[in-house]
Amino acid sequence: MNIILLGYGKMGKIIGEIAESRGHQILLKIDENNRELLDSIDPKPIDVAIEFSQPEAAVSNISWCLNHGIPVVSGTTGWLDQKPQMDQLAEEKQTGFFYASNFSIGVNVFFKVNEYLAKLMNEVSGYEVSIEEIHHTAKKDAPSGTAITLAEGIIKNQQAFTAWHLSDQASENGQSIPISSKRIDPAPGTHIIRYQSEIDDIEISHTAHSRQGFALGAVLVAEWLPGKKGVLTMNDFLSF
Ligand SMILES: NC(=O)C1=CN([C@@H]2O[C@H](COP(=O)(O)OP(=O)(O)OC[C@H]3O[C@@H](n4cnc5c(N)ncnc54)[C@H](OP(=O)(O)O)[C@@H]3O)[C@@H](O)[C@H]2O)C=CC1
Ligand SMILES: O=C(O)C1=N[C@H](C(=O)O)C[C@H](O)C1
Repeated sequence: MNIILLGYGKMGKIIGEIAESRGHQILLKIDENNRELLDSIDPKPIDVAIEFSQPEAAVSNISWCLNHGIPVVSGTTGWLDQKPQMDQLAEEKQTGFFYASNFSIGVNVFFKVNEYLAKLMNEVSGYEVSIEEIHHTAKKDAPSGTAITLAEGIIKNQQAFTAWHLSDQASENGQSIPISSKRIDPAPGTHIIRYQSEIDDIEISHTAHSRQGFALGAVLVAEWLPGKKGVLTMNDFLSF
């Protein structure tokens, strides 16, 4: 396949290496300094774009792809308030748009475990839930996109919650899950869910040892996406 990389930082570089090792060609690597190349490139040979840039760049990168009919896999976090517009554009253009807050297969198993635990904990009282995420100090957004997905998984399965908030900020109501964000190098990404009571604590966690799992997941999705139309998610891609 012919791939373009929108964002060529820590993630873009590993994604490029994995894609080439699987026999794909990287036609273009776009970072903040060479964005003007998008104005002159011929979109026809491009099979798929993989977008891991930064919160302020995601919408223009994804729009460029969808407006040129190029399927796009996006892992950039911190811009989700504008996702409905991108979903609408993907439907209008009948072009595949795949966003995931985390492309690691292990994290997607963890998402399911989180939802199952939340369902069980909905039936018992006396526990306080909280989420902790730990990432490297270069991370621009907080909380992590993965922590937001975990909070949404709890909200979906527990009547007591309607929202989440950063634990160092005031919560607007008592129905909100606190998320604490820690920045410690070189943490690639750790997420912990805690249910704490006076009697005992229940804790589940996922710890990434490197960025390899995120990058491989994004390449696997990029191999799967071409030919599909509209908005797709990990639930469409995974068989569990
Ligand atoms: N969904 C997932 O599984 C994962 C998501 N992420 C997310 O992916 C994103 C990227 O992470 P990471 O690679 O670590 O970050 P980096 O900061 O290492 O890389 C970001 C890259 O984006 C480039 N960039 C900045 N502006 C633009 C633009 N307008 N168009 C194209 N590229 C641009 C930067 O260019 P320059 O170098 O010139 O500044 C840099 O190459 C983050 O939002 C992160 O949260 C990360 C890991 C996993
Ligand atoms: O910025 C990162 O590094 C990561 N970002 C994603 C997120 O915000 O959840 C995924 C992963 O945890 C690494």
